[in-house]
Amino acid sequence: MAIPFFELENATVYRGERIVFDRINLRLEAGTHTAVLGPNGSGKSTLVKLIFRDIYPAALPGSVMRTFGNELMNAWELRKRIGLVSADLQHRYMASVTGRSVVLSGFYSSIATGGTQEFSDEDQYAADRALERSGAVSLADRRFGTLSTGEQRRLLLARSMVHNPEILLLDEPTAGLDMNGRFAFFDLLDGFLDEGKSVLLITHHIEEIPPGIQRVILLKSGQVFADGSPSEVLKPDDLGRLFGRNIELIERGGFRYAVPESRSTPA
Ligand SMILES: Nc1ncnc2c1ncn2[C@@H]1O[C@H](COP(=O)(O)OP(=O)(O)OP(=O)(O)O)[C@@H](O)[C@H]1O
Repeated sequence: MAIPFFELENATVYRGERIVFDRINLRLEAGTHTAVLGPNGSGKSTLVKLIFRDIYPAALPGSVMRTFGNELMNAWELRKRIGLVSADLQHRYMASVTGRSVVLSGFYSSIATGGTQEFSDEDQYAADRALERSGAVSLADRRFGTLSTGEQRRLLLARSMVHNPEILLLDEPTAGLDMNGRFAFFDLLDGFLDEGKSVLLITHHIEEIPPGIQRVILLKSGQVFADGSPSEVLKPDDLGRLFGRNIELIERGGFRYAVPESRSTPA
């Protein structure tokens, strides 16, 4: 049986006064590339925060959260094992840091380099390789604050892979990327999938779920609305109910595109 890297059992999660997850059960397994798809407010960011132990479920009887099999886990240890790309992370970097520092900071799961941090030749080589793979070599000496959103995102992708984590958690990774950036990202993702890394992709967009994804979880109002293979789950009826409108799906090259039902067939 595949090993779960994250489990929630009967977990109730509050954000402020609001219950976001109400006795939810969820297992995310290493070795299965998974996408979590849901509309605004469905609980995706809350899930990411739980995985990174920025927040915890309410301490209720029978409520359990485990990461890599542990109920307790040092957050820094955990961050070494999961590479993250997210807009939140992007906003936390200072404008003055260089692209190379952003990538190297991945070794310490920090948002800055300096202090007692040391980088071996091997680390520098890994940073070069990650910069190459994410098409960001020319950004290595640029200041983060002078880069476009898409350029910053490329550096975060390099950062997420530099320390060779087991899991890549990609939270809306293509937000702000132009078409070339998105296509380059899909190529990169194919590489991750082939290398045996486990990818957890969080998205609002059906068309961002690449063919290599094996499991799709639909989240709706803090509940698992559907869970299965892409062909089981990504169906017009279920997606229509998830997003609250009728849609049609167009499939091409392993990707699926949603179009409003009335627009899919010309009159
Ligand atoms: N700090 C907070 N205090 C109160 N409610 C919150 C807080 N953060 C989130 N929520 C609520 O929790 C629910 C889930 O929010 P979450 O950010 O996890 O959704 P999401 O699926 O990531 O949405 P989006 O796609 O818009 O980013 C929403 O109803 C939101 O209003």
